[in-house]
Amino acid sequence: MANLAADLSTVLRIGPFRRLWAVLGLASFGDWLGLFATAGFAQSLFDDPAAKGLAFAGVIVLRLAPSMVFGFLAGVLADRFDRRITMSTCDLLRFLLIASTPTVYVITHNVAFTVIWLAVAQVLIEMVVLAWMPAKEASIPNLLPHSKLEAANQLTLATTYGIAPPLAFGMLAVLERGEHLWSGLGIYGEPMVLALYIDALMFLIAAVTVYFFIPEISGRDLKHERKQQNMWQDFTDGIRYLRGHELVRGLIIGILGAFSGAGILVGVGQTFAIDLGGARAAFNTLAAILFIGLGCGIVFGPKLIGSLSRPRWFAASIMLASAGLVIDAVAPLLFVGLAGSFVIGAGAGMAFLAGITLLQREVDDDVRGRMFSFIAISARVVLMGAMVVAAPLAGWATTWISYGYLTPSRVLLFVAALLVGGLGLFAFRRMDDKPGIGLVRDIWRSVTRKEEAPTGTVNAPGMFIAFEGGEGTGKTTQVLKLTAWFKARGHTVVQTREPGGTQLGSRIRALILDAKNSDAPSPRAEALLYAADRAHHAASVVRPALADGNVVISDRYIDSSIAYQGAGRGLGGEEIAHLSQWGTENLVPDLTIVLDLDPAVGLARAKGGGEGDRIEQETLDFHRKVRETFLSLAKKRPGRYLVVPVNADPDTVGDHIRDEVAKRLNLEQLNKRDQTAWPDLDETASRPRDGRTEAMPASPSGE
Ligand SMILES: Nc1ncnc2c1ncn2[C@@H]1O[C@H](COP(=O)(O)OP(=O)(O)OP(=O)(O)O)[C@@H](O)[C@H]1O
Ligand SMILES: Cc1cn([C@H]2C[C@H](O)[C@@H](COP(=O)(O)O)O2)c(=O)[nH]c1=O
Repeated sequence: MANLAADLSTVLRIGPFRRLWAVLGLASFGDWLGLFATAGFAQSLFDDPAAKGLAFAGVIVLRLAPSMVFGFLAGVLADRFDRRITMSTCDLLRFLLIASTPTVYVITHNVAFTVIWLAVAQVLIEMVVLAWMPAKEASIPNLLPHSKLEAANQLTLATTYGIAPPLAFGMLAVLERGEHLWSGLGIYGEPMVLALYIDALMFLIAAVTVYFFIPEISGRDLKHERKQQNMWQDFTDGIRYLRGHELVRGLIIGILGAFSGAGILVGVGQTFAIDLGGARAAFNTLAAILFIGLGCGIVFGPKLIGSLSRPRWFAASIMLASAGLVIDAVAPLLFVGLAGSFVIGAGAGMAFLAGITLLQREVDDDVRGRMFSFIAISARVVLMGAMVVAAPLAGWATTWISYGYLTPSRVLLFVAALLVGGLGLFAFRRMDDKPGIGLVRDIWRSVTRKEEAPTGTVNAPGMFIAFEGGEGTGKTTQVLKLTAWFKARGHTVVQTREPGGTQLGSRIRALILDAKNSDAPSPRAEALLYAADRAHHAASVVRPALADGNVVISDRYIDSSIAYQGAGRGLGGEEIAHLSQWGTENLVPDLTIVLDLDPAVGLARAKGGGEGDRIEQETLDFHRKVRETFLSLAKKRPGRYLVVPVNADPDTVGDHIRDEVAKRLNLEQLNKRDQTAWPDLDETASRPRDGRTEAMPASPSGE
């Protein structure tokens, strides 16, 4: 929680983002208030209950239609203009359109005319929103460092789906309950009329703020930013990408599954509230709890699931939403129904956040805007579509079919649970990045912060230990000591290192570290070279050794890249981690031992009076960031890390490491050389494997 608070306060300290976030808050509040106030206003124009129901559904259908027709194209359109002008113009248009609806009624008092204008205005508003949304999504990355995007996502999603809807419901409730207080305003004081004027005002404020106070949104050079191709080609490019990318398809189907479940719940909410013995107030509470759950899922989800892989988190969240629907379907009492709604909201919120984060990582930059536009629009379509189908169906069936406890809304909720659960399973099958490891067990270990199940070793009898730390902290010294200890216990040990644990890796090492290389790699090239070394090392040395039941001890692994390239070079820890996770197919050590020492002392030891290699020549500040990153990685997963302060001689440090290793790892499960059941182990271990050798130089200088 402290990390989240720190990340949020960092992003909110960035002025332009803070102002944009305030605008998004106003716009989201206005969106929700507008939707329900317009639907309420349309209903208030009629007395007949059937006409009221149709008016509600009609408003939603009218807001849905343009998305279906123009949705995907709007992403292309919004990419072509100055985003600040697009956003402020759209907000100004929304102000005019929303304010016009009650004004027409106030001036004409003609219901037929008002209904026609309301219908036209709904379509126009939705078209405006379609252009506004991708412009907003595309602006956010330009206002923030990329490493802060996830925190920014949490903040904007929590605001849009967790905070704005309950506030809008609350505002409507206050306006309705306090009707007598504003009755002095005459027709302007009617709750829905007043709500629409307040809503319009939100968009006027948003338009002024974006235009005058966030000029940074305009900060891009359109000429250089886009490929020179026509809009139709942009559009077909987006479709082609979508069709050819299985993971993105899995993600989209999962996200839409979660939204369809939420839509059905809101749609049947009114009749379901009556089934539970409540009425309109109970419906409002169910809906508010659903959105509160959504907000909680987005805000607290990452903390709750810890290290669970994002694809697994995504699929599991959808299945959680499905479980919430089952709870609602069988709920005997209102409070059980409320609990079910909270679970649905939390599942949908976590799925949404995990899905967006995965999309940001997986979708290529040049089509990302169109993908987001497509998802945002289809989520709206599915959410509103499910509401529109479920609401009249539940109402209609209730008047004709009644089997006591088994009401139509319960049956519909059950159908929704099956649909959402099925789609969650579909997404899981497509995206699972840890085949062979039980999902429930994996979730349990992550949630309880038990030692993470490492993908690479879980089906292998071996054990993988990585040493990490800054320069000269004594890693090589301790690798040798631990290797000797394991060998003395009768285990077969593969001692290796990064970079340079293979023949190919030795060449990569020379390319990267040579301080005299006049053509030194750029930061991104450097990150890719380390990742390439690691991918080859994992596939050709570590995995086979683990599969043979050996102990693998590596001098550096993934954390070095996160610390040196992610933090030191400022390339962003997440992207760097993802690169290596992909390269190693998520091979995670059983234990990472971090040796911690003041970088000034370590550098002096490593250089030993010489100039040091290219990375050792970096500034002290660079090496301080590296040290901090190792410590913070260890702090996040105490079960899988051992931090050892290097404040004693090598033997004392070695004894401490040995004791901790014996305590933390189940060494009894390991094979021993003298076990006749594994007759080939010795031979396998001593066979030279792609350049990996136990006679690795004791220190880089031995290269
Ligand atoms: N606990 C210790 N106290 C003092 N000196 C140490 C200690 N451990 C190692 N050394 C010395 O520090 C120097 C660097 O040690 P070593 O090569 O093991 O570190 P390293 O972390 O592998 O270095 P590099 O980051 O360059 O790979 C060596 O001269 C070694 O003898
Ligand atoms: C694996 C890895 C290493 N580095 C850096 C860290 C060191 O400066 C050298 C490796 O040499 P060592 O002294 O033998 O440990 O490379 C890095 O920047 N990123 C990495 O992923």
